[in-house]
Amino acid sequence: MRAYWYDNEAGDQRELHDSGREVPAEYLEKLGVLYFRMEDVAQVDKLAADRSYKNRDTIVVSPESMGAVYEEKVKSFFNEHLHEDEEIRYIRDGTGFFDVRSEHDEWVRIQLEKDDLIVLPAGIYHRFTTDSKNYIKAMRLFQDEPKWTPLNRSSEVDSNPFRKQYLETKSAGVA
Ligand SMILES: CSCCC(=O)/C(O)=C/O
Ligand SMILES: [Fe+2]
Repeated sequence: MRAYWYDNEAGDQRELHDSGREVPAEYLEKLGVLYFRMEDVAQVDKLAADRSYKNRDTIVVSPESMGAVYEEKVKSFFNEHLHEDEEIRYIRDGTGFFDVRSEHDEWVRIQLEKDDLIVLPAGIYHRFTTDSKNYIKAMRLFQDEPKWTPLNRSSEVDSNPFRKQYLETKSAGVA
């Protein structure tokens, strides 16, 4: 894992967009974003049990696995959105980026590779993209039924109770 400030330059979302300014894991924690290196699936099993996650699946995001809809799917993952649940992703192969909004609404880019596990809190605005290698395989963990419900950013979603709760816990320094 490496985290850095996104450079906001024009260009394909899959490029690095590396400003060269690093973001420490402690800052991610302040945003409520947790990161773990897990070389053993037993560690993932424990995290899942501790947080009452019952289900999981594996997604491969690549032109080979998705065919004609790949580009469309990658664009859809890159729409800024939030979820009403935590998002846990455990990278099993390949590489990609999760971008999360900072407290001042700047993008922090989180570069992930095999054995990286990330937990995004409910209510944080974020987006995902593959990188220029166009391949990532990730385990998705779900507390209940596997579902992916993104709420794209809008003034209505800004007032979503999970968004409000996230902002409250973050400003109280407990996110
Ligand atoms: C690498 S998992 C695919 C992207 C995804 O599941 C997600 O939730 C993006 O926000
Ligand atoms: Fe998401």
